[in-house]
Amino acid sequence: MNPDTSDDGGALAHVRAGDRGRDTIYLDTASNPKAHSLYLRNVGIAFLLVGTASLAQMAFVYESFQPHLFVIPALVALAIAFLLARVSLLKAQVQRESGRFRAVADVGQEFTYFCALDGSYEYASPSSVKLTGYRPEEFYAKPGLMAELIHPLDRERWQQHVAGPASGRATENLDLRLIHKDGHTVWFQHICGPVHDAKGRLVGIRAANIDITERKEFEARIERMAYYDPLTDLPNRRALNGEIEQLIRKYPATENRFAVLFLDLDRFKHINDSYGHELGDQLLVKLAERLRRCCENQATISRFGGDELVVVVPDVDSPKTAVDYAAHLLDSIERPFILEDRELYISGGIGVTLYPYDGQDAATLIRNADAAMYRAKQTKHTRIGLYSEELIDNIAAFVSTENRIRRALKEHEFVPHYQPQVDMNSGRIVGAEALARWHSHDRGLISPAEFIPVAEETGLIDQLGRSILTQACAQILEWQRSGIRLPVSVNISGRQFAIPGFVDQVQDIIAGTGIDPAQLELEITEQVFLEDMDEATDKLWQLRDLGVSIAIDDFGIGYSSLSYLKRLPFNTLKIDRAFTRDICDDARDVAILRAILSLSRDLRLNTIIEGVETEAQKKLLLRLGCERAQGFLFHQPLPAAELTPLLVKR
Ligand SMILES: Nc1nc2c(ncn2[C@@H]2O[C@H](COP(=O)(O)O[C@H]3[C@@H](O)[C@H](n4cnc5c(=O)[nH]c(N)nc54)O[C@@H]3COP(=O)(O)O)[C@@H](O)[C@H]2O)c(=O)[nH]1
Repeated sequence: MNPDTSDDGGALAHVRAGDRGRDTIYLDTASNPKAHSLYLRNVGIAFLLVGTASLAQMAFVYESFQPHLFVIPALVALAIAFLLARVSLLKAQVQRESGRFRAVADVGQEFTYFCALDGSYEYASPSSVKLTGYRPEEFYAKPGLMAELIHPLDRERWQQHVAGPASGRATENLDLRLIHKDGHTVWFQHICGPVHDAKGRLVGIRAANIDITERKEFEARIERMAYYDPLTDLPNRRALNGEIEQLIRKYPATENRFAVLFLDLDRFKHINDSYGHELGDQLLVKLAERLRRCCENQATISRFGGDELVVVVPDVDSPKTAVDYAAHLLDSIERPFILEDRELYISGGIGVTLYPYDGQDAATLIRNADAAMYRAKQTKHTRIGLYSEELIDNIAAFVSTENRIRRALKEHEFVPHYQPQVDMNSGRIVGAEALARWHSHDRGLISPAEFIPVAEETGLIDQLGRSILTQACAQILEWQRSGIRLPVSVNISGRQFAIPGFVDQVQDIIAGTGIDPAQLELEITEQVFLEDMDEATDKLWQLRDLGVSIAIDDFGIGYSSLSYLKRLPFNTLKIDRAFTRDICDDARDVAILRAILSLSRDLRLNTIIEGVETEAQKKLLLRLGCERAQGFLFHQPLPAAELTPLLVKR
């Protein structure tokens, strides 16, 4: 080896071939006389014979010759050895601790992980597989995997938790659901907290996730047991109270909004005694299933006691609706049940209460429904009892009227009477309004006020209205044939007008009777166009195209805007009798009438006023410029046979 010189800090060392062919390193003794270094290259040992050699000098020797051994002063060697030993001790300790941590975390039942701030997992315990179905490597490969596994229903809460103010700063504890790799739902408790470095900077999040599915299922079972009947799986009495109180909070106590039906089975004890309690239980289960199907999510059924069930029906608009619902339930339970090859029959009674009339709270509504059921069974021997007697009477009357109308329609007991309309200047009859009358075989003449509302509610108005229209057209024809031309107006109810084939119906009647359509006027109220203005406008134009006239009836007492007078094809405006009644005493009525008459004139409509009963009214109306009128002062509604002679005399 050739002698070499380094210039690091002056010539630090000289290397030359030493005795016995070995290289020797000498440190520059001129700059550092005490320093001697010997490098035995062939054995790879360097002797640094110095007492005060600097670290730079030692580093030079090490880097240049990479010796296996330094010979250095004992004190320095001791210090270095001490430092090296300390470092190695600390390293071993860290490794030991990290190993222990892993050893503990790896065997823990909970899935623990450490997640860096960028979402990457720096540690995921093997329990990830049990909780999520995913291996730790899958977590390492996919930052943020945990967020993807969270159940859709809990995702919002998870996002709030991750982004929330507490995130990364405090320890949090949440119960959440995740979707396991195999698709099933797992409930887990997520406990997480921040991890900081030695300088207090946040470096990541540590989390432990514990499977709590069993606990949650247990809690759900306990909850179900508290609110559901274990035999039928129907809500129990406690749940029923909650349901009713909830409905009371939902509906303000202003209208009839929901019904409580208390159902008690007849002689159920007899079934238990004859066939045994087990079969009795099976029957109750079947009954619950049947009622559930029957209610089709419209109502809630609860098991109140042994053989007592309570059904809560929301959105009940009338007592009749509640009674119909009760009848429907009873019909359904009276169909036979097949159990263990036996055909079993049951029946029952239902008591009905209506909120808010029959009680303001759950307990009262149920108690009164129970009382109504008991009273119906004991004293009236009927299947259904309403708590309020007044409602019972109303319903009974309603149902009886409905049945009688049906019969009367078949027996042609409805006929039109005709109330003449006169020109008040001359007293001449210029038209007539056809008004339905019921000539009942057993009750004599019945007023429309009694049957029209029932016919409207039951939909029978369509048939009834068609019958009156047909008879009125037949009468027009009869008068036509005897040389009498008299325009006749016929009332058309909103419901009748709304049926899809109404215009065709009118056309058929006109064609069938062969009348001049100009002789027919249809009176409608604003009710017909409040719901669907466009459809009503269409129909009214179709009717006008048939050649019939249209009158707007009861004008002035509705709520709609006056703009319909411009949009709809009316011929006649019929002022309601409410304005005639007090016209002589109330200047405000005069003012309103004057305005209506002027409006009607300007819109080129015919005007007729109803309800004229006195001469004074007649005079005042004539002064206001109203000529055509209808009222008891002139004529009552008359049968055609009584009106015809008056027409002949005109
Ligand atoms: N959809 C149908 N509705 C009809 C039909 N027939 C009648 N009705 C409607 O029934 C309501 C009661 O009618 P009615 O008892 O016949 O009363 C009419 C007249 O008798 C009464 N009137 C007439 N003049 C006077 C009077 O001077 N004083 C007074 N107190 N009452 C009087 O007004 C009723 C006519 O009203 P209107 O129809 O508004 O012109 C009634 O609403 C009828 O519309 C039918 O076939 N179909």
